[in-house]
Amino acid sequence: MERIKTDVLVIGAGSGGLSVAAGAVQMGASVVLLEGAEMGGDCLNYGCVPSKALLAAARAAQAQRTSGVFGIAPVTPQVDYSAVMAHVGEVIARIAPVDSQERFESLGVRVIRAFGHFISPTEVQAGPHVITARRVVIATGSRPLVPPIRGLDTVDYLTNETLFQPRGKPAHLLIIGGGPIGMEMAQAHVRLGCKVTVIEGARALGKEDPETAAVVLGALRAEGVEIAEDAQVSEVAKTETGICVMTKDGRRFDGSHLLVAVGRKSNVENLNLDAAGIETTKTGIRVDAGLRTTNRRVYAIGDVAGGMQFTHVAGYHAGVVIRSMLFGLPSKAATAHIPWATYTDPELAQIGLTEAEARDRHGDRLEIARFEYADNDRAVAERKGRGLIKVMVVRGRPVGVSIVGPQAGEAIALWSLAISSRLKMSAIAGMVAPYPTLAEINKRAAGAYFSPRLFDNRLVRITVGLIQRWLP
Ligand SMILES: Cc1cc2nc3c(=O)[nH]c(=O)nc-3n(C[C@H](O)[C@H](O)[C@H](O)COP(=O)(O)OP(=O)(O)OC[C@H]3O[C@@H](n4cnc5c(N)ncnc54)[C@H](O)[C@@H]3O)c2cc1C
Ligand SMILES: NC(=O)c1ccc[n+]([C@@H]2O[C@H](COP(=O)([O-])OP(=O)(O)OC[C@H]3O[C@@H](n4cnc5c(N)ncnc54)[C@H](O)[C@@H]3O)[C@@H](O)[C@H]2O)c1
Repeated sequence: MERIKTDVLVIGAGSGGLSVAAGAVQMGASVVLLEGAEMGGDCLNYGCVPSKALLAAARAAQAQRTSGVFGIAPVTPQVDYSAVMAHVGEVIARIAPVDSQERFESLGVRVIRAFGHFISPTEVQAGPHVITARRVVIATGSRPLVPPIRGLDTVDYLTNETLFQPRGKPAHLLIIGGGPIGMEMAQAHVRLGCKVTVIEGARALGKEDPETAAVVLGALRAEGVEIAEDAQVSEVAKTETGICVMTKDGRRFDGSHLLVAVGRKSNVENLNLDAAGIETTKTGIRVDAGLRTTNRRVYAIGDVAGGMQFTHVAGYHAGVVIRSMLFGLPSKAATAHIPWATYTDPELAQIGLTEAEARDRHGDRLEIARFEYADNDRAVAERKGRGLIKVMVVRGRPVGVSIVGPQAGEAIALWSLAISSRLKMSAIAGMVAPYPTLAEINKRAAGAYFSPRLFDNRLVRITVGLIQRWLP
């Protein structure tokens, strides 16, 4: 048994844990990092990176199918599914060194490849090591939620942890769950030549603004994805040709493969949290506004903290706890300026309040500025003039933005700055975006906010008329 003392112990080497370890060690703290499985966690190995690599391959296939509009004869793409999966593997391998044990050891972090669990409020055991730390950060992430659906354990179903492994092309992929995983993977697979059916218990993309989500759902249906809504799955069974899924209201869907994408479960079970006096909630570890758990020396960040589950949130949490742990400064995790994006085509992006949430909270004080991609010259030139931006404005300041359209995920970043810096719409209207860019939609939305004030305003017209009479 080896005893180790350290300033900071990080449990989990995913997006959140790696950011804490890299930041803390480079600022002079001694850091021990535990990882029981793959360095890089979900995002690198089974999440963001492989899913976006697969979507990129699918986009290349779709470009071949849809080139006719540019005067280039369209062709049916010849998809080699195992070669596509090899591309996904190469992308992971290309990024992996950044998250590797070697890199973190070269920074001065002591990396231990074992699962850790608490044995007291101040000690964690990992393999043959017992680590005592001044501060502990739990960053153990989440795993796919597998619901207790009758018959599910009798079929070979896929989750995000197995979907990206090499295999032959699914002839007909059934997907339970119409959230971001379900919809991104539905579009990737339909473009790669699979039949795809999404079976969603409520509304597909139900956490998003309904107007912008409808644009994505329309696009996916037009590409051939079958999306069944209000279709709560009650049973799954093996058939002669594959798998069938039955819903509570008696619908039946047959396919060759099944992906389960119905949400996430926080990784708390293997930590022996009781030994450290750390409480949990329904969604993860209980934390206060500064991400401290019920044990004052222990923080929880990223997916395991049970809030927004995104890589950039885990990274942001890392900054919040570093400030508190290393400098003893007050530090709180805000959410109003956190954007997210779903990388379908068109992309869907959101920050702050949706239209319905803003209406609930601000009533008649809410104004909405809109602009359509159909009026953005770059989108028209690229033949991608589908989508819109809606900015929810209260007293001249944005409180939420919904965007659906090409590169919506890129466009939303500006609004994080606007909201975190409490910028007014006048600041967005005053910036200059190069022409012709998709990013111009942000400025044009701000322009749409001011247009009625400037162009349909009697007082402005009278003032301009008077000034023009007096000017030499
Ligand atoms: C298919 C898919 C696509 C996604 N796409 C995006 C996207 O495009 N953009 C985005 O922002 N987010 C995306 N996400 C979400 C993103 O992957 C997560 O929010 C992010 O990985 C969370 O980081 P984390 O550090 O909290 O946890 P993780 O990355 O899950 O890391 C946790 C690590 O802790 C380890 N661990 C667990 N228990 C222990 C223990 N007791 N001891 C030691 N180690 C332990 C695990 O092995 C794991 O490596 C996607 C997720 C999925 C599933
Ligand atoms: N682009 C991104 O940033 C991105 C991409 C993928 C995943 N993620 C992260 O991963 C998380 C998990 O994604 P997800 O899509 O698995 O979860 P989700 O919770 O967002 O969506 C799951 C969907 O499954 C449905 N569902 C649940 N049980 C069902 C049943 N029995 N039958 C039919 N439908 C059922 C729900 O109604 C819901 O719409 C996301 O919330 C997000 O944080 C992010």
